[in-house]
Amino acid sequence: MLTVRELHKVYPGENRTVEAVREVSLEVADGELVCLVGPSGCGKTTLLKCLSGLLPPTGGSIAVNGKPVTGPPVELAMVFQEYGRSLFPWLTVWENVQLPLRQKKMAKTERERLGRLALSAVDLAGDHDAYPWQLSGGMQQRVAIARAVAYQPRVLLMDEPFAAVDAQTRADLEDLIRRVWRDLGVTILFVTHDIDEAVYLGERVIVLSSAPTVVQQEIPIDLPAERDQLHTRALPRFAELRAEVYEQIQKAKASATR
Ligand SMILES: Nc1ncnc2c1ncn2[C@@H]1O[C@H](COP(=O)(O)OP(=O)(O)OP(=O)(O)O)[C@@H](O)[C@H]1O
Repeated sequence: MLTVRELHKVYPGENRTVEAVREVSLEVADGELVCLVGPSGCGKTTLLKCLSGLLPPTGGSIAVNGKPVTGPPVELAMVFQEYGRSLFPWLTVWENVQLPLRQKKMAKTERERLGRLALSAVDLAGDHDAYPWQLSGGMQQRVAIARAVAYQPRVLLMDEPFAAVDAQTRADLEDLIRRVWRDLGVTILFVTHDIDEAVYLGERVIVLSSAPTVVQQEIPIDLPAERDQLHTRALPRFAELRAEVYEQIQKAKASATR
């Protein structure tokens, strides 16, 4: 579903040229949930922006569902960390969720059906008429997730979507993502700083090296498909996988400082 081949990205500048991504190749299969981790500043956001067609690569190629990416692909939705800036404050929850569906020129009845389904999936069925600024941070992020889900993307890119919410809300949102992923069969690429989160959520974890980035290691997550915060995190295998990812990130940091 997602194919990245030898992606290279340089930010040119008059006084500062940054080679953010040296050479990244990766694949995400249809219906897979893959987490991407790496040291701070290693180019995770740059990679997602190239995948979503928001930023042109300097070299290499990207394809979504077999089609080369030259602009934002229609089958893709993105959820950002900064929910406060991604929702329109002058639109209600309902209108925020409806907007991309209108742009897709979807019939009104279908739009409304998908909007209702998505908002009840994130437990916001009773908040249609609220404005984003009347909601808590976790609720706003759930609106952003509902908006992305209602759009029925084949691929969901998530860039540290839970970094700005409290730990309890974060755990709830993690479970929400696993549920949405399993119910809808959507392909998810999820960027996070949090090693535990990557292991808990992913079917596979890709560890990136420090900038200029390459893929340092891919770790399959062989935990049971049914996961829950209490039991999964207490499994000995969870601790082993966590240690493996941690070790790889330490290696990535060490190679950057050498
Ligand atoms: N618009 C830009 N212009 C110039 N350089 C940039 C730009 N955006 C990012 N960079 C540089 O590219 C490198 C990778 O940045 P990026 O934001 O992709 O990393 P990241 O892994 O997402 O970081 P973090 O984990 O801290 O969120 C950094 O050195 C950054 O300074």
